[in-house]
Amino acid sequence: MTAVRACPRVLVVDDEADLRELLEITLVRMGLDVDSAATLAQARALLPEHDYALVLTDMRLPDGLGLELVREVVAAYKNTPIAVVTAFGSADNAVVALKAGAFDYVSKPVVLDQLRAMVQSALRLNAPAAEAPAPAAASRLKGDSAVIQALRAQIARLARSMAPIAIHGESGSGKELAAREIHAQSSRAGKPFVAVNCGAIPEALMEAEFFGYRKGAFTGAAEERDGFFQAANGGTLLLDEVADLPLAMQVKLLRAIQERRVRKIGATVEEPVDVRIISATHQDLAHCVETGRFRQDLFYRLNVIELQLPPLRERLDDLGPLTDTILARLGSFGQRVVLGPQVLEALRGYAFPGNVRELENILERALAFADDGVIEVADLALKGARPAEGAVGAAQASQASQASQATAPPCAAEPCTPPLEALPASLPDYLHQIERDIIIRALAQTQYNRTQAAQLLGISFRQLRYQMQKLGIQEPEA
Ligand SMILES: Nc1ncnc2c1ncn2[C@@H]1O[C@H](COP(=O)(O)OP(=O)(O)OP(=O)(O)O)[C@@H](O)[C@H]1O
Repeated sequence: MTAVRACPRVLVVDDEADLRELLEITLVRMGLDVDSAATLAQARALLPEHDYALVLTDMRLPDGLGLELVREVVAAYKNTPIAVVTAFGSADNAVVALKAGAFDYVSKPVVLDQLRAMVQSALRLNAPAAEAPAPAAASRLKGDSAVIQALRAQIARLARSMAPIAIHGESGSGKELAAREIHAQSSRAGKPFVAVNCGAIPEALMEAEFFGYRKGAFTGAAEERDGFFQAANGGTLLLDEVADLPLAMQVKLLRAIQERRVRKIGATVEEPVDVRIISATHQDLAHCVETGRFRQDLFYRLNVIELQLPPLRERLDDLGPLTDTILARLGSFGQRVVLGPQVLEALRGYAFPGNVRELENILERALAFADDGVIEVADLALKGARPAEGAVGAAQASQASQASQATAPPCAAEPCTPPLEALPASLPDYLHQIERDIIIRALAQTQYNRTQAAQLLGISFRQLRYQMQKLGIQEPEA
């Protein structure tokens, strides 16, 4: 005898008979069982009776607000996603419902394609193992700090909903990784994750890049092409550096996000898209709104749920797990990679303006200089570091700073750091010049004994040789 598997069951809550009927018919045609309620009271009576795969509720009901039902279902039926139907032009209601934990929303008049896409996403949440996302592997977001632990828990919760998420944090702090983690833990894991750096697309190409174009839509459009929205369909679209979007594009994006439809350049019809939006920025987006650089309506739309990634210097407890992860990766090519004593202490004294990405770079570069895979404090070459007390490099660093204050010695290449009253035209060039200046002073002070100069500067001999080569420093002719 074949076991009959029950169809997933959906509860529709709406007092408008016509709309309720349209929803019911659509859901039944999708192969679902449907129960209907016209009031909150009826819905409350039905909820304990079945294990609903989805509750779909109107926002205004004769005996109360759909929002109340959202709160009740979120609190009492953790495995039942609830979505809301919002009236046209009341996008704010959708945002409020999403903040309260609603899984998703559809706007009236209901576009059936959107409804079906939303229902399918909801069904995937509690799908049997074969269709469900792989059991949550260990999070790739490493760290022991309370804030990262809380973030991991938040991500696990948020992954179930469709609510737009805005991730804030300095460059290199892990915003994209967090977005990928949300996607990986969601029912969309098997679908594309598309990350777009909004600051890197020329303004003239933006619309084509986001929405695609039809063949012949403009000179050079030799073939029809999908945009980011179509590429991410069914999955997640990360709008990275979202503050860099030009205002004209912000209007178009807002429309696409609200209506979940896009129109290719040159097309006459719009196409539905089912995309979860995550945005990220290192800028203060609220301030951008105040100064008129960012539209308030889009800000409001994107910031339904906010996640904050604090800078690495404010969560030093993460250094251990992060260095372990990075060293494991570096060592995965068969090379021995270990940290010398006091390296972690030295790292704790560093400010990491480039956050985790900088930590990765520091360790990677240090490994190139390390003897036999053992990274020592001197290999780290922490710029402007304040090594922690007792760290090996401390004495050398203080010597180095004394050396840098010494009067400029006669030298083949005269130091020529520009005065600081004028801002440098190029920061990297200016910093190179300072680095060059300091190395030349240390060399001069040690009569070009490179071993001693390296000690004075708190870096390894090989690092000094590398820097001299890079900065074009040569020994003066005898
Ligand atoms: N908590 C973490 N655990 C493991 N790796 C991390 C963590 N945070 C960041 N990383 C790594 O650091 C690097 C930078 O992270 P990511 O690209 O996510 O930063 P970002 O904030 O998006 O940077 P940007 O603003 O410059 O785009 C990546 O290689 C990422 O894998």
